[in-house]
Parts: sequence; C-alpha cells; structure tokens
Amino acid sequence: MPPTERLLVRDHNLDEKAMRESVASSGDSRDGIRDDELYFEPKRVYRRSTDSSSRSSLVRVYSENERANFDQVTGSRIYDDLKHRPIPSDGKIAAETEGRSLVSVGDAQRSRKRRLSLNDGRYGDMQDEYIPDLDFSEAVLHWQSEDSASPAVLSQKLRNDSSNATPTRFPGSITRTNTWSTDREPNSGSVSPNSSYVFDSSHAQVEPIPLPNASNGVSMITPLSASEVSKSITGPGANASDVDPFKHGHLASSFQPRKVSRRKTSVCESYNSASSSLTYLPDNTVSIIAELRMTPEEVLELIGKLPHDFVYMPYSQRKKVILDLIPNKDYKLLMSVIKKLMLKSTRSSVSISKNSLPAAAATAKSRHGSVASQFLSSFSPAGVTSTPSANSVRPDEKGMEIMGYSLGKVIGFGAWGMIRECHNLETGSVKAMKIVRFRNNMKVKNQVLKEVSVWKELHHQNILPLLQWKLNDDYAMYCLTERIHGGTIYDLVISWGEYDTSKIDLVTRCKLTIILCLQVTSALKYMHKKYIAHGDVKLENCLLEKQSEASQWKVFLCDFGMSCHYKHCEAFPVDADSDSEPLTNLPECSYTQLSPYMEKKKIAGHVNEPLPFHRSRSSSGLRHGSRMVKFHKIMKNKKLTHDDTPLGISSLPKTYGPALTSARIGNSSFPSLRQIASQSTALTPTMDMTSPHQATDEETRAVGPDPHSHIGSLPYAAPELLEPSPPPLGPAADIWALGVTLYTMLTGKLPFKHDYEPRMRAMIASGKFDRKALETVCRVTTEEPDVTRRERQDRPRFTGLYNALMGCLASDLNQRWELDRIETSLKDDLMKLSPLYN
Ligand SMILES: Nc1ncnc2c1ncn2[C@@H]1O[C@H](COP(=O)(O)OP(=O)(O)OP(=O)(O)O)[C@@H](O)[C@H]1O
Repeated sequence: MPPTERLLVRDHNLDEKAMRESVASSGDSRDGIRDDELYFEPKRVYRRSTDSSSRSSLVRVYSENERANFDQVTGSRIYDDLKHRPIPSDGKIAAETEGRSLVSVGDAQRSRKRRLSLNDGRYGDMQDEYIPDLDFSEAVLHWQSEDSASPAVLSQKLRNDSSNATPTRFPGSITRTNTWSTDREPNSGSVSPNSSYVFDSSHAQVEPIPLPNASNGVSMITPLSASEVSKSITGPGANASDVDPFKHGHLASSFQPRKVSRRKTSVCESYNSASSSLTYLPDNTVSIIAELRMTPEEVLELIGKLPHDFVYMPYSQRKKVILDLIPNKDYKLLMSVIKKLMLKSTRSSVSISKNSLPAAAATAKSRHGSVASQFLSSFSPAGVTSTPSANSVRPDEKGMEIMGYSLGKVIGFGAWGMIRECHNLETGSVKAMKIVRFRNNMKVKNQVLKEVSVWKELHHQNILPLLQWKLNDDYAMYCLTERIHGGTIYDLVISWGEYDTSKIDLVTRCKLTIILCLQVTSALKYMHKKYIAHGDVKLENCLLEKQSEASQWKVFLCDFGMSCHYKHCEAFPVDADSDSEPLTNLPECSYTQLSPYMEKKKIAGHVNEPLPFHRSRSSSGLRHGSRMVKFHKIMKNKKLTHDDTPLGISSLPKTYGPALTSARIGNSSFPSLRQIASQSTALTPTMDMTSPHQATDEETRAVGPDPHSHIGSLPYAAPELLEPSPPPLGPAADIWALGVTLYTMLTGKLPFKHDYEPRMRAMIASGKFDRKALETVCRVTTEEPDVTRRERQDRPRFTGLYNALMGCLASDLNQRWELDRIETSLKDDLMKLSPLYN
C-alpha cells in the first residue's frame, strides 16, 4: 500500500465524527492542542516525498502526552490509553485494534464511556485515534531521517511547494478603494443582492467572554501582537511590503531554520520552547497556506473578519464561522493555520485557577484594549503593512472622517465590526463609533439595519444612546455614541474574582451588585414598556461609567443586535406598574418578531405591512409550559443529574433531545432546522452543521423559522429558548439573562457553564445551579459556624437580592418574576442597608 494511502483515514463513521466534535467542544480551545490534533505530522513527510496533497486525509499532530504513549524510537504503542495499562510487547492490543479506528468501532458503549472520560477531564489529553495500517515506526524513522536533511534541501523543497501554489482570492475579498464617496442614508440605498459570502447568521450570537476562572488548569493563550504577526509574516529584518513570499520564496527561506528544528517538537511545544522566536511563522504554516492555495494576505484578511472571541469559541462554532466566511476551503487546514497565527501559548503557560485570579484578571481584559483587540485591529489596512496595496485606505480606518468625527483607536470589538474612539472635528469632543462592516453581505447588513432601527428608538439614562448613524451602502454602518470609559461589568467581575476569594468584601459586593443591577432593570423595564426585548443581556453588554463614589457608578446597556419588537397581548400586560403581577400566562401572549426585511423597510420609513413570523397564542405558550413540566418529570424519573449524564441527553426521549443538543438539532429529530436556518435571518452557531439534511416541504412547514435564532449567548439563554419550538423572544428571556448576570456578579462564576455544549444546555434546561455559593454570598444560610453571633447580627442578609435572583432564574415561566417585583425586592435590601452602610 502506498504511504499516502496508509495515512488516509476517511471520516465516514458518525460515531467518530461525534467523538471528534465531542472532544473538540469538550476540550477548551484555549489549551492550544485540540485543533492541531487533526494533523499528524508525518503527513507532510509523505506529502513531500510523493508531492501529493491528500486534503481528505485525517491526520494529526500528537500532543506531548499522546506522544508519551509511543516508543519514540520504534513508534510502537506503549500504553493502552483507555486503561492506562502497559501494552504487552507482543503487540496483542495493537493487533486487536488494527484496521479500525479506536473511536469508530461502532461500539456505542465504548464511545460513550470514552466521551465520559473526556468530559470528566480524566483523559482530557489522551484523545487517541487509531490510524489503520499506519506503521508508526516507519513514520518515525522517516521523520527522524528527514531531520538530518540539509536545510538547503528543505528550503528548496519549500520554495517549490510555495511556487506551485497559485494564490487565489477567496470570495468576499476586499476590493480596496482610495476614495470614499458612497455614503448614503439607509432609505436611499438598496441592499445589494450580490452577496459573495454565505453567512448563515448575521449576528454572531457569540458566547460570552469566558471567565478566566471558569475552568481550572487551562493554559492561558494570548494572541500574537500586531508587530509579532507582522514580523512573523515577513521574517526578521525583512521589509514587509517588499515581500511576495510565493513569488520569491522569502517565506521559505525565512522559515527554514524553524522548520528544521521543528521536527522534534509538537506545535504547542514549539511555542513554548525557550528558543521560540515569534519572528517566524509557526512551523508548517507556510506549507499549509500553500496547500490552501491562499496568500498570507488573504489569510490575514480572513483573520480580520473573525469575531473578536474566535479563539475562545467552541470548535463547532469556530468551524461554522470559517465555513461561513470561506466555504470553499479546507476548514480544518484553515483553522489550524489561523490558530497558529493567532495564538501564543505563553511560555509560562499560566494555569488559571482560583488561586491565580490576579494573573487571570490582568490578562483577561475586556475586549476593548485587550491584546486580542489590538491583534485584530492590526488587520485593518493601516496595521497590515504587508498587503500589496499598502497605500489604499478603507473608510473605517484610523484617521478617516465620518459624520464630522475623525476615527481614532479601536476600543472594542464586536462580532462583525469594531468600536473606535472618535473626535469631533470642530469641538474635539470624544465619542465612540460602532462600525459594523457588512460589505456585500446582505444578512449582516439587514441585521445592523435592524439593530439601528431598534436602537434609535431608545432614549433612557441607562441605555447607551445612538447619537447619529450613517450607512455606507455597500460597506458598513457607522453608529455614533457616547464614549464610556469604565469598561464593562464583565471587567468589574473579573477584578472582584470569585466569591470565595473575593477582592472586595461580600457586603460591598452585594451592595454594588444591587446598585448596578437596578440600573439594568430600569433599562429593561423601559425597553419592555416599548415591547422591545433586548435579547442579549450579559455582563459584557453593560458598560460602566465610574465615579469616585462607587455608589454613583452608572451602567449603560448596549448592543441591540439581538433586540426585537414583540407584540404583546393587551390582556397580559408586561411590566405593568402594578407591583407584583406575576408573569402568568406570559408565553401565551402573541409576540411578533420583525423580519430583517421588515426592519429594513421600517428604517427606510415604509413600515405597516402585515408582519411575518406571527405566532398565535397557542403556538408556544401552553405547549411550552407543559413540555417543561414533562421534561422535568422525565429528568426526575430518570434521575438525570449533571453528574450522571455526561452526554446530557443520551437517555432522554428524542422529543426532548433537540432542546439539549446541537448535534441532534443538526440531524435526527429536527432535521429540517438546518435548511430552515439557512433561510432564516440568524442561525445560532450553536447548531451543529455537520450533518446536512435536506428537509422536505412538509418538514419545513411543520417547524417554521429557526426557533433558536434568538439565543444571544448560550450561558445566558433561558431554558424555554432551548426548547425544540421555543416561544419567540420576549421579556421573560431578558429576565432570565438578568438573573444569570446577577448571579455571576455575586459569585464570580456563571451559573450554567460547561465546555461541552450539550451538557451546558442540559444544565440550563434542568435549571440547576450552585445555590450554596449564592446563599453564602447573600448570607441567607443559617449555617455559619465560624461566625459569632455578634458578627451575624452585624452582617446583613441580602434576602431581597437572593429572592430576586431566584425569581429571575425560575425555569417555570409562571414562577419567573417580573421586573417590577425584582426592582422592589432589590430596593428593599438597599433600604435595609442604608442606616448601616450609607
Ligand atoms: N460606547 C462605548 N464606549 C466604550 N466601549 C465600548 C462602547 N461601545 C462598545 N464598547 C466596547 O466594545 C465591546 C463590543 O461592543 P458591542 O457589544 O456594541 O459590539 P457588538 O458587535 O454588538 O458585539 P457582540 O459581538 O457582543 O454582539 C463592548 O463589550 C465594549 O467593551
């Protein structure tokens, strides 16, 4: 069998695929290992010798732990990594498993057990995969012999590889213009139908920024700085703009020493090695870029389009983003090269644990001013000096003028754009400009039109104001707003740390949480009175203007990208002034979401047509309620706890599965969602896109528009939104998200968080979270043995805060509190505190 065939492992087996997804998503992408495992280093060895490129090859790089499983000289397996037992030298086990993939044997039990193990983190970095017919010893010997090959030969080889690559521009690549004269107001512009991107989602619906202390033992990875990337692209001492690597072979020669020394190190190791100089592109990047038939500029351009928190996204989301942006390339190769360019595992590999919060806090800055932001901002034309058209300018780059303001530095990043500081050309006053670049992507454009249509209606002291906006019809939307200087509540919570090692005393923590959340509550009340649901309430979307007195701090709710109008049934007023009206029957009310089409019309001043996607009373509410009850019953009967259901949903009836697992949304029970989602406005990237399915017309009719499209950030998603047919977005979802926000402020950790998405969904659906932590912070528990009676008397109990939070996080919509009640309860606690603490 030719060597290339020996290395070829086809990805037919669904179990294996699921396993792969499971491994990728259960593993934290920050560990810098998982994605790279898709490539087995000898692939290049073989490719070089045969000059063939087998894109479909499923090969991988070994992590150091995995490598320890093999004899480095003979390449034979030493340990059976499922059982951690030495393998007999006669190779019995190897023979046993020969010819089949370890995870593709179709043995569901074994596969499940393995996933369980991975989930438990016990074998977290032992995700092995058996490659049929691979002669490891031969591969290793070949590998070693190539180590001694002369650098010149390798260099020549690389040059050949590179010159064979025909750089092609990927769809949607930027056409640069030197002038910017196409600004038009939205009502004058028509949306170009010539979208060359294929985006399934016009809103990233991004995961919230992970709290650095959310998982232990995760190595801290920081993106390369702009200069490091620039250097790594150009090589030391090179004039970036002069370099056309594929023409002149500069890259090959620049990277030659690195490539030679690389042989004995894993990808991660190479970053960590003492000699690792970031002036070189990591390892096999050149050959990967060549294989992708892309130029480095195109790769950089692609990186510039990625969401700010791309590197922190779960594998499935990253895959989706890549496929959306550039569907015609090998996403695995792309993910590998992007990761290599974007990440630098610091040599010290800071292990983030409860005890290392200061380090984590220092590193995990908010998006504004973060290393990631700076890194990404380096991909604006001003930052990328290596682009051929270095003289060209883009309308959103620093120094450009828009609406009488000069654009300044980047202060934040969103899913599809950035936020720049800007200065009034006449007065010099400082503001902020949110720039959403859609270019010719209709969906993103429609989404931002929708955002503006909602945002411009909002005038409240705790809502970031939209001062002016301007649409550059075929490029971007510009939104002028106030510049807020205090970061976000996310930053604040990071600085506080977790409750058990809290940097501020818990009483102050509770008090500040109440003060700040009362302002968010006020903003939400205002929005709900206008029948607008925010849809993405989270720590990161609460900007903070600090004053010398903490009690004077001001919150501004921002980001209306997920916001939408809902039509409310008069019989069940939401947030009525009456004090404690429960949200009884709320889901029965008929909400209406405006389609992007309608939003566009509205913003252009042509509203008042019948609204699509109308849901009748019966369509969601009661059905939803009874389903939840049924689901809880099943959970109870089957005794499904977080701990005994590592897969979250494996033993649930199919009907309930889709609510909990993206994989199932993608295939079995609700197969048509994939197709529907691709037609609808926003597709939640939490959906698994690995199992394409063509829906029949009947299926499409039965299911309707993507029901999960209003999930902003999964950890903040209300359980009803995870239902197979969730109610449309309404105030109740905001209230749940407010509860998640409150909880996180108080405890320093998200109530529902798991790296493995289906499990997180199961946690949300079950509504179970760590109440003990909350009781401790709010001091509602009676058990405080180490506290004297006197101390107990002095230390106030935050019963109102505790109750309000529990009211927000009531899974049962009938039990979930309304904003007025939450407000009253929070204020009660403040009143009680006032004589003591004011
Ligand atoms: N007016 C402002 N002043 C200072 N910083 C801001 C301002 N607006 C936004 N930011 C920063 O930029 C970040 C992103 O802003 P915003 O959430 O509006 O963008 P987005 O594209 O809607 O993001 P997302 O991807 O979360 O939807 C905020 O979290 C904040 O850190």
